[in-house]
Amino acid sequence: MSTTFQLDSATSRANPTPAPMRRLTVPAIRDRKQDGKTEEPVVMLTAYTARQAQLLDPHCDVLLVGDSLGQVIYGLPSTIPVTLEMMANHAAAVVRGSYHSVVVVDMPFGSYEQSPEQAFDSAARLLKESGAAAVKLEGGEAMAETVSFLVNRGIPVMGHVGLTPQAVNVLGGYRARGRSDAEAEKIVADAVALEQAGAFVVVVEGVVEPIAIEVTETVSCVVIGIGASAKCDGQVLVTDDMLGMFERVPRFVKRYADMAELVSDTAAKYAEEVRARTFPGPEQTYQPKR
Ligand SMILES: Nc1nc(=O)c2c([nH]1)NC[C@@H]1CN(c3ccc(C(=O)N[C@@H](CCC(=O)O)C(=O)O)cc3)CN21
Ligand SMILES: CC(C)C(=O)C(=O)O
Repeated sequence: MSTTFQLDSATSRANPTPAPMRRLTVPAIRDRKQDGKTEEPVVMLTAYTARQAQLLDPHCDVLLVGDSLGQVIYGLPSTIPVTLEMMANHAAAVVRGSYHSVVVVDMPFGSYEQSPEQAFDSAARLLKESGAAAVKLEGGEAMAETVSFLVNRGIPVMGHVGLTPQAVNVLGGYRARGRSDAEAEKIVADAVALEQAGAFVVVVEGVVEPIAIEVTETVSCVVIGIGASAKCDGQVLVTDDMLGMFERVPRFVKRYADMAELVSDTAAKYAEEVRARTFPGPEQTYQPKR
């Protein structure tokens, strides 16, 4: 049997990928920043389902299976109740639906904070059950030891500082961060700690622009912004927010489409036709052979 094909773990060993291709890798993302500069910004979007992944994959470098799925898919009030099982299942769907982007999966609240060992167990389970290439976790200095523990044992880690939604109960809401000098210094120190611990990307969320720029210029690894600055090394948004699926979104979201209106208008047309008995029509109806 040829060993030149990349075998997809989700398919049979006798069924190699038809067109030999290679998914982007974590080192390829890391290498996008050279000597403190990123020529081509890193494009990241969230994905939670296989079909969503199929549609986004050709346009992205990284697909993030974010724990925002708690709010977006499950209607939960925050990301706090999200479980490892939910993350593993959605990440597996996203891996099945993509072949180009690096798939990164969020570690949910409570699955990694206790100890590096707990984090390794959780991260290993996520990668084993999904085929994703890396994990993301929230926190800076407090998580540095955990980040290096994971990286040294073969698990690439994306960090996340600034507005960290899993800390909503400590922060008291989802307000932008870095307005006071102390807060600003802490955000930079957190990003530096993650970089030194070996994180390949740091996500900076919901911070005043000068701090986002300072972080981007200070750390050598790729800095991906959300509610941060166009000067970051890359950007991420929650796909459903960008598509206009939600009526209330953070100020940092740009709605590139109005999918909510499209879905609602389409459901209205369907409902009208059902009530008028004009759907199904002849083309959607089976007739016996005669
Ligand atoms: N759909 C969605 N999009 C997100 O960006 C997102 C999630 N869900 N879930 C997890 C976290 C939570 N995030 C949020 C949620 C709300 C605001 C927000 O409404 N911010 C207000 C200010 C809030 C305040 O002043 O208290 C804003 O106007 O931007 C920001 C980030 C970001 N993440
Ligand atoms: C918004 C991004 C960065 C995220 O963490 C999520 O989707 O959960």
